[in-house]
Amino acid sequence: MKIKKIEMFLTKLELLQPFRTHLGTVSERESILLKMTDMDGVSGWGEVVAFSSPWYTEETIQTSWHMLEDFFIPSLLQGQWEHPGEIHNALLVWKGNPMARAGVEMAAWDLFAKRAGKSLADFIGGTRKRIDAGVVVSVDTPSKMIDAINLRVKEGYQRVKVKIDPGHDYEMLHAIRREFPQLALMADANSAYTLNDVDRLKKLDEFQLLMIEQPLASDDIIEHAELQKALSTPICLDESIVSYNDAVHAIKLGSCQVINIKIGRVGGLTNAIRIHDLCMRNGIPVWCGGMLETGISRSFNIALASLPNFTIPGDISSSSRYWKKDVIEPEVVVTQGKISVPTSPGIGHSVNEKYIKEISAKIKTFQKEDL
Ligand SMILES: O=C(O)CCC(=O)C1=CC=C[C@@H](O)[C@@H]1C(=O)O
Ligand SMILES: [Mg+2]
Repeated sequence: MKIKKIEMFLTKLELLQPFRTHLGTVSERESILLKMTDMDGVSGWGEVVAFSSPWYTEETIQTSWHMLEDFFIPSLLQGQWEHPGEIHNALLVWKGNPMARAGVEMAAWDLFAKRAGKSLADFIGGTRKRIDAGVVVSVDTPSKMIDAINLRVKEGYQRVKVKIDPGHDYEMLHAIRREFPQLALMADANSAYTLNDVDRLKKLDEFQLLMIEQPLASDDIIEHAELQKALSTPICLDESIVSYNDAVHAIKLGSCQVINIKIGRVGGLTNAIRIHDLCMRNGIPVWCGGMLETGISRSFNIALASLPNFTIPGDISSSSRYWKKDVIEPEVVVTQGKISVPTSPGIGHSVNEKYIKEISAKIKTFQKEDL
């Protein structure tokens, strides 16, 4: 397959509810959407999930645009490709920038699945026809938390994730457990704690959480292993796992009992599948994390979560949880706590290109003859 052109769209969408963590609040979501078209006119779509500022990882929308414009895209327009794994390998000549490289590698996966006439889920070996939907509840005051969780439970979500930090943990979780004693509940700390907080974190064991996500530093694997020995609550790693080798090391050291896989954070769908398979071989369950993304990346998350070792509901919620209007049609909907895995070719949704152009601050088209 030869690539005829790659188009990049720098889009901006207003989140229906601002997304709050102790690290900051996201209310306007910039994204880079990519459209890869082959010589036969078949197109695949991908999405860069980096944020506008480096609060979650070191990447930003700007660094991603630079890496794609100046390195990744020009090199891919030169090649002849027979599988998305080849696209993944070709980009290994450059270091880092996992979310930027994932964006264009995802477009290749969608394109190749469409060329094969297969849904993305089938193309990667998915086994589920429906996946369990989970949701993150992040509110600005604890008093709103109970009502916000009530709403999502009524909508059928099978797992609720809340954000914790040393100022908002025991009392908040105690209040939630009093209202929802049986709820499948987990907490994401986004590195808000240190090993000095072991006793504080041990107290949270009483709440029977599914897991505590990323309690310690975002680049740590060693201290999480020490903390896991002290807790009965499973530790889940998110930010610490940015590569296949990170997952190998975390499993070897016992740093976690669960891994949150995000296609962008680990550098693409090829790596996400490899980490899934590694975790399955080692008895480590995984779930698919979210990045406040548009329906393009969410449709990848749904396909990924159809793989057998995704046994825990992920941060995969309906389009309407985030957007007044999503960029895909039909939008992602949650029915009785589940999301149907699309069966039509590729990501299984059509992409509203007219709307994408309306919400784009910048658009650039790359074709071989222009290089
Ligand atoms: O996309 C969703 O619904 C959840 C997003 C989410 O929880 C996160 C996205 C990015 C950074 C974090 O705040 C958090 C996470 O750590 O998983
Ligand atoms: Mg997280």
